[in-house]
Amino acid sequence: MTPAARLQAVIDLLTEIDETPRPADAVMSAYFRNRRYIGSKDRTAVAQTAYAILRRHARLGWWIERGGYERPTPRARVLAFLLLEERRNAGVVLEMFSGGKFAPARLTDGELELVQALESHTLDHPEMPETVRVECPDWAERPMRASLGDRFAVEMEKLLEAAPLDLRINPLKANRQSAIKALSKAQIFAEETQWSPLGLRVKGRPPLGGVDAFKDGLVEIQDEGSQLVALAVAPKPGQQVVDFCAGAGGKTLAVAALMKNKGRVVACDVLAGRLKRAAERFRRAGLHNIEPHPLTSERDPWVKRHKRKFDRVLVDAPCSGTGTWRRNPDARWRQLGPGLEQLLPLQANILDSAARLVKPGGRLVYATCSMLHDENEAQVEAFLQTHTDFIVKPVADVWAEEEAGAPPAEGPYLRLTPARHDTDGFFAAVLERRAEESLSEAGVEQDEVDPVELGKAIDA
Ligand SMILES: C[S@@+](CC[C@H](N)C(=O)[O-])C[C@H]1O[C@@H](n2cnc3c(N)ncnc32)[C@H](O)[C@@H]1O
Repeated sequence: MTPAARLQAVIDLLTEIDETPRPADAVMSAYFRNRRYIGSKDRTAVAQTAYAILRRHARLGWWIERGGYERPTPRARVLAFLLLEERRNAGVVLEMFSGGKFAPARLTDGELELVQALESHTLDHPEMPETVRVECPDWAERPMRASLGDRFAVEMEKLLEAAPLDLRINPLKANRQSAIKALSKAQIFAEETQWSPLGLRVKGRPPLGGVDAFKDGLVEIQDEGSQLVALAVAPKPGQQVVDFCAGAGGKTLAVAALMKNKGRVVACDVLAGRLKRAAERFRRAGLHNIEPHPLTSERDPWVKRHKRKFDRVLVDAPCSGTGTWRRNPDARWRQLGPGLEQLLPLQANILDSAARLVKPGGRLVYATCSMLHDENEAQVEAFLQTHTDFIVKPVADVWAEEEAGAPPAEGPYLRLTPARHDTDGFFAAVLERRAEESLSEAGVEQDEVDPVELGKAIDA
């Protein structure tokens, strides 16, 4: 592809992303799948430019508006990117927008004016508001500031970077050193992660699909933060575990592997299709102790039938995903899932229902990939108010029991942030159900107090 043809592909791709209510990475995969004639070098170049533009969405939009252009169309964003970020001069830009075969159409009068207005500027500008500079959408500013305090700018800046590529070794098939060796045979170089004892951080972003260590299930792609959430579950071989919001099974895999294939992990989710896809990953990893179980909702009758049956219940709740913005730069601008007003009650309902599955002495682990207090600490505090038979088990205690070294904990919770831990933003709280006999432990749950059962409980 010529440089101009690559630019046209970027414009087409950005247009599809704007018009398709699906995450940008899914749109990109489909775009390239439907255009197999685009070679791998061109594909990488086009995807990189498109991602670079998505990461600069607010700043490019601010300049486009300042340049007097009507709206931030894909073409206007590409023009602004070439001028402000790549520092191309107007002559080069005009040459690329030649209208020739495969090249972008010639510039309109309005676009020409925009080029003149933006030429010789850089992306940063002293008059640019902070929220634009750090790419914070309006809806997230208040909760992000409230949650991050004086770390707002530094965390938001870190969220603008591309995430590193992390792998989790499958302890059934490899240890970190043997996995590093296997990967290096495919010219993939990795080193041990700082916090997760199962993690490797890869140098660069090499494609892994064809690599034996990956195909043979020695390693799985998983952010170090996500690995730490699985470690916070601290499951033991032989235990009964539920992953209540298992989704594509990332944490289920880690939990099941920690159990050395012994015991049982029930992988639940309301999206049966996701669980089906996850089953393929479970097979590749050689894990036989996972049982997918689709739910109709968090109140599925299965929950009641299995109350107090499980040693560990992980709730990796649906959330704003603010901790994963490095990975999904478009997510902050495109509300593709439910908003906070729907997520907050849903998280509380899921937590409340999943808690019923936990046996006395067992643990409920509530986790999100959010950095917002309302979705994290506030949910846990509200839960503890109404579930007095649960207490917080400090993450430092869990790490000490697991001999996992120093935990990246702050207070009793796991609170990971990109700037401090170089992981995605994650939160996890470990809540233990009291083991001692009391009224509520004797078979009566707070949400279903029945006078007959209550009598039996008192007798018992
Ligand atoms: C953060 S994602 C889980 C990611 C997954 N644990 C992983 O590590 O790959 C949240 C999941 O919760 C699921 N979910 C949404 N509403 C739910 C509900 N009411 N009950 C159970 N799961 C639900 C979503 O379908 C989604 O897969």
